[in-house]
Amino acid sequence: MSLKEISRNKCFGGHVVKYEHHSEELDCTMKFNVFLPKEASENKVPAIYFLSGLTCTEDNFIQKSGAMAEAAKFGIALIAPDTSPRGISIDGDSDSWDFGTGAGFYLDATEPKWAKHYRMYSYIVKELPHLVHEQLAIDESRVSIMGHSMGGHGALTIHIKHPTQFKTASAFSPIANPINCPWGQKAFSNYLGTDDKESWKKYDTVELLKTHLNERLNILIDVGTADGFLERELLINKLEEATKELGRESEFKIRRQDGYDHSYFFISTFIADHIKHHADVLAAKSVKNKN
Ligand SMILES: N[C@@H](CCC(=O)N[C@@H](CSC=O)C(=O)NCC(=O)O)C(=O)O
Repeated sequence: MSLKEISRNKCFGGHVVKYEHHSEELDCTMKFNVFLPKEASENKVPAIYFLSGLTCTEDNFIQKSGAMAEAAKFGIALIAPDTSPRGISIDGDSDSWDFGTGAGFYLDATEPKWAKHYRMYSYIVKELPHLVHEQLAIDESRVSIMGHSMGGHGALTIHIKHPTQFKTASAFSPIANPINCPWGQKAFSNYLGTDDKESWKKYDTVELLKTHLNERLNILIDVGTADGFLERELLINKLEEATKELGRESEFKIRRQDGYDHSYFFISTFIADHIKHHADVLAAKSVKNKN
């Protein structure tokens, strides 16, 4: 399946390109944005996938995070997918902002009503990398993943399950223990059903830490102390407790940033630290960027 370019803007010496394609996994037309640094015109470059949060499209991160300035310094590509299947209509998919459209939760639904289209896990882990790495100048041996909120949950769970494919992860304000918070319970009960709640655990960072013990992780997490979702939805304290109980504290750098909220103002403040974290792991050296 070929990618159709629908817009291109020069940015920090490279380009932000929006692509459209048919997704076999999601059975619909999808869009995503890529920042290709100028180095990509000559060589394959390392890349960071960014998974966005509830209500987002492929545009929020690219337009609001300020990440391209930082990625350009290291010659790193950024890949920003959408957050759910689009252009389809399923009864109940638009009733609330935290479920359905814009809220795919990076899982493969098993409930028949949702299972045909809501396969964001397979889309992010398999289909999108296959398309992107085949058709763009991306070095697939140097790829990592980051995300925000629902996308932070996606980035952490996908990295823990695929540490070889995605070499590291970082997250802003991730939903760390979705099986125990209202957003996660609403999504998982609808997409995965309530008969087998054990199946929910394969999409829960706290639970995955208990079962995926072989890989030593190196994950950066930032969360704002003034984040209105911190106590009820993100449950970062549950993640901290689990890392302590499992003796895995050293695998996580969890920073509570004083007075910051859940917004992209917070993300843009600390994005440079996150890009640096990924650049270190992906061995992307700082380059002089003459725009
Ligand atoms: N509409 C909601 C707020 C929704 C919201 O805050 N979405 C966040 C992600 S939340 C977790 O996944 C977001 O990134 N929004 C996009 C943006 O550009 O800010 C409400 O009314 O509270």
